[in-house]
Amino acid sequence: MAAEPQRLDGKATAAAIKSELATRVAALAERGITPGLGTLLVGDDPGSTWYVNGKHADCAEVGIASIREDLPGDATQEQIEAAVDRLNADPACTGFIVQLPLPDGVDTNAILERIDADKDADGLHPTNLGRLVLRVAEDVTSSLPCTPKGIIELLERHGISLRGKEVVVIGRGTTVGRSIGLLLTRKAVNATVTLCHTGTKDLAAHTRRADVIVAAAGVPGIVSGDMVKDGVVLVDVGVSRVTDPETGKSRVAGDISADAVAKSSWFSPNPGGVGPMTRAMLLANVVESAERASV
Ligand SMILES: Nc1nc2c(c(=O)[nH]1)N[C@@H](CN(C=O)c1ccc(C(=O)N[C@@H](CCC(=O)O)C(=O)O)cc1)CN2
Repeated sequence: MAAEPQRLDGKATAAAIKSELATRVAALAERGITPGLGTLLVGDDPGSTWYVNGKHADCAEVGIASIREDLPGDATQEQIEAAVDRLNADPACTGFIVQLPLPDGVDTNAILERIDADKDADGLHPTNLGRLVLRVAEDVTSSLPCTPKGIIELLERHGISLRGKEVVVIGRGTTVGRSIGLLLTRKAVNATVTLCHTGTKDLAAHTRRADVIVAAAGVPGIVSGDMVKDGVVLVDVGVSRVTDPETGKSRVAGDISADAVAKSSWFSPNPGGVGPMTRAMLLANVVESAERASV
């Protein structure tokens, strides 16, 4: 009989990482260095507001200063670009993020490209993504995208090696799907990656071969039990808001169904898996870049 699926506990792992980071921030403080994270939020979407508030609470917890730029939902492209320029110029802000998604009609790529690549705490600036493309074997000394970095850290801290594994990624968004393959195929990790998306013809044919599935499609239950092999490792990144038919309350639903989890060896729950790791990796990026700048 197969062993019980084990939980990849993102909450506990993120808490351990935050405590390690607090020690490193204290060491920087002794040398007179205070890392500062800036956030730029446009509009009042409740999810994005919650994420940004969480980033500031995390900073306070580990001793990182934080700077906030909040703009109304009808802010123009020029006003958003001016806010990016302010964060680029602010010496107290050593790294910053633009909370995504931006409102419809905003040229997101132009905003991301305007960030000073050295202050890009999200690792989503084209220069930093380009460094990942170019440096397969060498160390990458710029910020890495937070969710992919958090997924790898979550697996490694649970003793799961990705070396030689078949990883199937579902979803091609900027923050996870398109960038995670760049991290997983680096020589230090050495996984084999298949990127699936809404244009993939036979998703199950890919997922059935996978040792690890990273589901970031935002489609509740897109990965079901008949689509996975026994012992698979499941990482659920999908975030959809659904109304629970029993309670009538809104809750987060992931991409992976319970019958798939039942066949897994390890699974990251959603919520409580990758989300807290994303938050912890943002702090790690800010601390690492302050440490790099201080030598
Ligand atoms: N500039 C960025 N924008 C966005 C990113 C990003 O990394 N950079 N990722 C997501 C949002 N996000 C952080 O910004 C994020 C998402 C989820 C969580 C989280 O901890 N989720 C909880 C559940 C929360 C709930 O109940 O709603 C969990 O998984 O346990 C943190 C951060 C898109 N935008």
